[in-house]
Amino acid sequence: MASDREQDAEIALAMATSTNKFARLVRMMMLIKRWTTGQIQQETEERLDDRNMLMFKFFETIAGTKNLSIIGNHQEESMSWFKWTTGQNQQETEERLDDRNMLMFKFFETVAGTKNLSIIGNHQEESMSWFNKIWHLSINETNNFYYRWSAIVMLSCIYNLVLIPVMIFAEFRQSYYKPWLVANAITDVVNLFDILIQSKREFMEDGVCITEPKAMLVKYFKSRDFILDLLSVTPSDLVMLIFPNLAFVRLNRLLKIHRIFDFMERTEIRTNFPHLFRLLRLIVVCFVIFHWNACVYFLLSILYGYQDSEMEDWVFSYEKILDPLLPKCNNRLYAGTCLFDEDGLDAHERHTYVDELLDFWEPKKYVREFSNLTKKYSLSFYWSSLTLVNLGEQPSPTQLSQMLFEIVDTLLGLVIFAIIVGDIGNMVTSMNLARSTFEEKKDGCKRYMRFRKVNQVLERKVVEWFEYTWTRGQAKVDESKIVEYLPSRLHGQMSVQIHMDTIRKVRLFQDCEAGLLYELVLRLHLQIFSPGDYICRKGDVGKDCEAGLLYELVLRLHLQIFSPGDYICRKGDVGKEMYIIKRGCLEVVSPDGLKVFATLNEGAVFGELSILNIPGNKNGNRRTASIRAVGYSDLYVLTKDDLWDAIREFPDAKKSLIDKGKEILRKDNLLKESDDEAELSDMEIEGIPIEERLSKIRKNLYKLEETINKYASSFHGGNAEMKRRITQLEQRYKTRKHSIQGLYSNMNIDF
Ligand SMILES: Nc1ncnc2c1ncn2[C@@H]1O[C@@H]2COP(=O)(O)O[C@H]2[C@H]1O
Repeated sequence: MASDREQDAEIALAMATSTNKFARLVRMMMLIKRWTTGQIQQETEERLDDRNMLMFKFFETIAGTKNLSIIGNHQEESMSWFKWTTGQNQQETEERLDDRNMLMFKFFETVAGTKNLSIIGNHQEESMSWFNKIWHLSINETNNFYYRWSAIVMLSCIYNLVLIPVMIFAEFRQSYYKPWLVANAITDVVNLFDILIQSKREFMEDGVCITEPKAMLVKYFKSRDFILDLLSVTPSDLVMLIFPNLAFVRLNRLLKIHRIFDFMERTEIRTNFPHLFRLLRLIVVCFVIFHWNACVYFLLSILYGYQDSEMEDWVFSYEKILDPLLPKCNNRLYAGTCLFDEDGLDAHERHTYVDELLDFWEPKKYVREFSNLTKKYSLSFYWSSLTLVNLGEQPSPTQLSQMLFEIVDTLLGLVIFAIIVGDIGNMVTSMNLARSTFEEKKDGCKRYMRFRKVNQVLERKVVEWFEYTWTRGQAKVDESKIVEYLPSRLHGQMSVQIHMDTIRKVRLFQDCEAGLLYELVLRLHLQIFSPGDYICRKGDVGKDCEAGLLYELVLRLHLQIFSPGDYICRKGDVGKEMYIIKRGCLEVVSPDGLKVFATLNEGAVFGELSILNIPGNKNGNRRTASIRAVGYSDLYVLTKDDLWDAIREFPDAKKSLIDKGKEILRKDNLLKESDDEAELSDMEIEGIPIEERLSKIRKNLYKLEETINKYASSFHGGNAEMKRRITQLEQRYKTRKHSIQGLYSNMNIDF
């Protein structure tokens, strides 16, 4: 290695002293090549111990290459984009070796302990060429790169959309022709590059993301977008070499206008400020329409000649924009130095000294002149916007084409005006939708309370509850609606993230591990899976049932808010729900509410004892205590049915829950210990009383009976029909016996 380094130093020195640019370039390339290949070899050598190094050197000699290296995980990490190359290299390496060397190669593979051995030489450089990298590139349209690239394409489209018509203004053409050409070139490069990007876009086929280069290319080439993209980059500008002022030849660039809408759609989905975005979009769309209309107006003015036009003419006229006269004095309030002294003069009789006044101001004024381009564009834009929104009076058109243009503008204006008003109306409505829905509910509730003559204390309490839910943000979203429009799997993942922390704090569920939360037994209704999702995995059921149980429970939780002093449950009531405290403080109190036994805080669970149907519970399914809210309390509620629905599929978890419940009851001396516990019916443990189960079985029996009767009657009907048809056939056979027998006599069929 030392001699290599010396050679490198020599090359570097020669390069520095060389005056010949070409020689310097060639040497520099050599140096880079040596460095890169040398580095790979050095890394390989560093990764081998002495014994393996001996083998490595030995194999280098046999293989007849100096650039042997080991490509293992190390390289894979740094080359995640091109993982495929390692496999390919190995295959190619194997192809380049004869049998004897192959044996050594395999042997060395074993010694070196890597499967990804390959020979890296010029060959790899070839296979890793830029073409290959680009060829295997695939772009997912949902990622940030594509979104940012769409933004660049959108800017280029907007540039063309705005600048193409502006070229009718002669002053603009003269002043900005070169910058315009440069900007055009940049946008054209963007458009060209976009063709490449589009051809690398992944797409979905039968729900599978296709990343195969050829397929992506074919898909793009066959699409309508490709034709539009191709037409939009056609170098129509070349016409301008002959007619430099013919800027409209670039109109084909507008064929990419659909990319603006594409970007807007993506932004609308991504943005956190959709209303603001929609407002901005409306403004941009209006601006572009007004702008084009203004340019067409000025084009008509050119056609009809505007140089000598006057104030009353329909076309543009310089007279319509006057340059303002401004006073030169910096401080006009400072009487004596600047202001005309009107002391002792009657301001109502100014006409008597107006000449004197004009003489005074004549040397003290200057004209603020606007450029012709500014005048032309601003007046045209003003005319355009006033006409399109049907506001303000304009000079009447005098020519047929002017009238036609006005008519089209008026119609277009009506549509635009309606869209603007409608869009803004919608925006305002949806911005206030949450608030107005909330107000509607609150007002409805108030009306109901007044109608039912609810006392004022309770009314006040209800109103305060509404206010609390609004300030806490609870009323701004309708959580139950979210379940309706989200696929159940995504809703499940969201619920896990939102509620899992709380449910983990619950002592009753404390031993349940997280683990494979997302690998769950799926329910029997339509679900949409994302690419890479596992539908099920080997050993799912029973393997981690407690995690599954937590998931099932989390899905069933819903939030309720209680006001201060509210009783959540009272001793002796039949238990139908259990609660988990998300926020707030509650008290376990005596039935009269005077004695406080315990205080429950965030993460505490209560109400579980009466719904678990614990065998031996002295209170049965009755509440063992009363629970009262101290302040506003946010509680997750889990109904008895939901709990039992969830735990039915997890027998181990069910047993452990009941055992924990028993422990709690035992502590409070509320458990009747009994030896004949086994006698307790399984049905009761299942959470449904026997009577209820019996009635369910009876109902199912009725249903079964009905179904059997239906099938029996259809069977009898079918049977009779069959008999009828066989009889019919027999009769026909009897009448045509001879002809049938003659027909089949050749076939030796015995009738
Ligand atoms: N001493 C106590 N300390 C804390 N919580 C209690 C106490 N006694 C009863 N509870 C809870 O209060 C709930 C009342 O309804 P349950 O009997 O269903 O379940 C009860 C327990 O969860």
